[in-house]
Amino acid sequence: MSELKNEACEACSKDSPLATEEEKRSLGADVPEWRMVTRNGEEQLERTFKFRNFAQALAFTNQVGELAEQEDHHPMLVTEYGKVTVVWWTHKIGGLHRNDFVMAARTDELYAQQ
Ligand SMILES: C[C@H](O)[C@H](O)[C@H]1CNC2=NC(N)=NC(=O)C2=N1
Repeated sequence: MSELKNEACEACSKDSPLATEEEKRSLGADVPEWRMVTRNGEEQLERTFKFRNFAQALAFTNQVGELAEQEDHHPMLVTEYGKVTVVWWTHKIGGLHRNDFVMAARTDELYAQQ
């Protein structure tokens, strides 16, 4: 099984399928720190990362932003003193795609390198 953190986003369109229940269970196991939430009827992956201060939180925010630009797949980012909340979902299909689990794993990898 390939490791999610080593994967890139695959091209997806508005016709791409949402992750199935089995995929969410299996892929979710690879990113156990993330919780699945539903907002406006759309399933999302969310995790809050902790830092010593705002400067570190902002630096991490920018790292995630650069990753998002590289992959053309963008999160919601809430940056506060000492923490950053990252939320991944696929806007064009209104829910979770494999790409969101890949990006969650890639986000974990960025945090592990702090
Ligand atoms: C035109 C551009 O490629 C698309 O709008 C991309 C941009 N980033 C995106 N990010 C996310 N999370 N979901 C999308 O559907 C999406 N679509």
